[in-house]
Amino acid sequence: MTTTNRIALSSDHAAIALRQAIARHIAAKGWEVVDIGPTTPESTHYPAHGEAAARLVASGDCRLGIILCGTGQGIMMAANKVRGIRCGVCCEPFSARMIRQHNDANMLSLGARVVGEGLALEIVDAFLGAEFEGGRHATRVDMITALES
Ligand SMILES: O=C(CO)[C@H](O)[C@H](O)COP(=O)(O)O
Repeated sequence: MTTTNRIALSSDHAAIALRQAIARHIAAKGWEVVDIGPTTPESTHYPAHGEAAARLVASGDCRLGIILCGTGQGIMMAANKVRGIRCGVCCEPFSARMIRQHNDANMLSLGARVVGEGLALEIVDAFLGAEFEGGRHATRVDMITALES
């Protein structure tokens, strides 16, 4: 199984429509989308959804992950508790590009009550279009990883 093209998606109830729009958008660009829901609008708990997507990324089943809740903050906090996950909330494309280039982020978090669909898709494109630069940044990312032990 190759993880090169697989991307995990999850959200809570606050972000279902935006998550589904992102799923369509990135699938059209050739990503294999592993959308683990939810699909129904009942109120749910973002830590469980953040953890589920994070485990897919941490295990290597997916290369990257995109998670969403109302603000993007709570689900990001949950995902970052999973060993090996580096997830940032982004509200604009510059930060989304930089968390890949400098921080080797493997997950992006978005707030569906913060950004509209058009901006969200630009943020996603910036995140997916960037690569880790390594070099001095690798030293710093290694220091983040060391905090896990
Ligand atoms: O943004 C979030 C967490 O950071 C959640 O989506 C938000 O707290 C859910 O709120 P509610 O239960 O009122 O819909």
